[in-house]
Amino acid sequence: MTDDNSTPSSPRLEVRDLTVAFGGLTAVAGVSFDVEPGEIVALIGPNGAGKTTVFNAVCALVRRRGSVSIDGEPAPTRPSGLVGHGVSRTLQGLGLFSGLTVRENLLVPLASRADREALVDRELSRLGVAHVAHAPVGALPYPERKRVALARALVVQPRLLLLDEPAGGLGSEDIAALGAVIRESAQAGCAVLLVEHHVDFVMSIADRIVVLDFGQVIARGTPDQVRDDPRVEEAYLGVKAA
Ligand SMILES: Nc1ncnc2c1ncn2[C@@H]1O[C@H](COP(=O)(O)OP(=O)(O)OP(=O)(O)O)[C@@H](O)[C@H]1O
Repeated sequence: MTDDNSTPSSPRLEVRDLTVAFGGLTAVAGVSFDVEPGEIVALIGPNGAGKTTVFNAVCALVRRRGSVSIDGEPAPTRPSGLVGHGVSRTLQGLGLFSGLTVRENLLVPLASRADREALVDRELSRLGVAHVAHAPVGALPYPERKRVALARALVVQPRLLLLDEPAGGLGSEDIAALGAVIRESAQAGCAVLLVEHHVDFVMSIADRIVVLDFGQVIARGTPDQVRDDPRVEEAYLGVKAA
């Protein structure tokens, strides 16, 4: 309770006791974490640790137990409800319409908003893809398609941004450029949850890191705290740290 008796504000994303089972396999077991407005939280862990399953459960792409809340309200249980809660996401498969142009892809989530052309222009230039605005997405090289996918997620000005492997398949220049845009969005108040294999990128961008192994949280903290945690070394290297 605060001194003035006001209600403490809820985290932008609150995940409590999240559990996901595929048949007899419990892929995620009792995972809890928060993401606050303006914060970048990364989920890391070795292959098969459950990162993508947590991400998919938050996005309502798989059945979940436990609770997921956005600004204190229960999160939608269908992916189509995410937009109404101010949530945008990018997926590993990007999910762009390859036959549509870059510009058309960004217009899709904006429907009939009056300011849609200006919002698209802003995002195209912020992500450095204005010069390919009229090219079909399918004709673009992978790094540019990734920029378009991030632009499309950001064009709706989300309050919560969920990113699955934003650095995957990119070179250092593209990673730095996308990292700067993600950081800028967080500084503007967006809460960011990302799942990422690229540990150096995570260490450079995340405010806090949640480490998973075998579907459970084994460590959490700032990049420095996580880097020095022997349980993390053990999970990644498969050996007991000295
Ligand atoms: N649709 C599914 N059906 C059955 N098992 C699944 C399914 N999706 C994931 N799993 C299993 O759940 C566990 C966690 O997988 P998940 O993909 O979430 O891990 P991850 O940490 O994202 O791995 P990676 O880093 O390799 O992408 C693994 O044992 C995986 O085989």
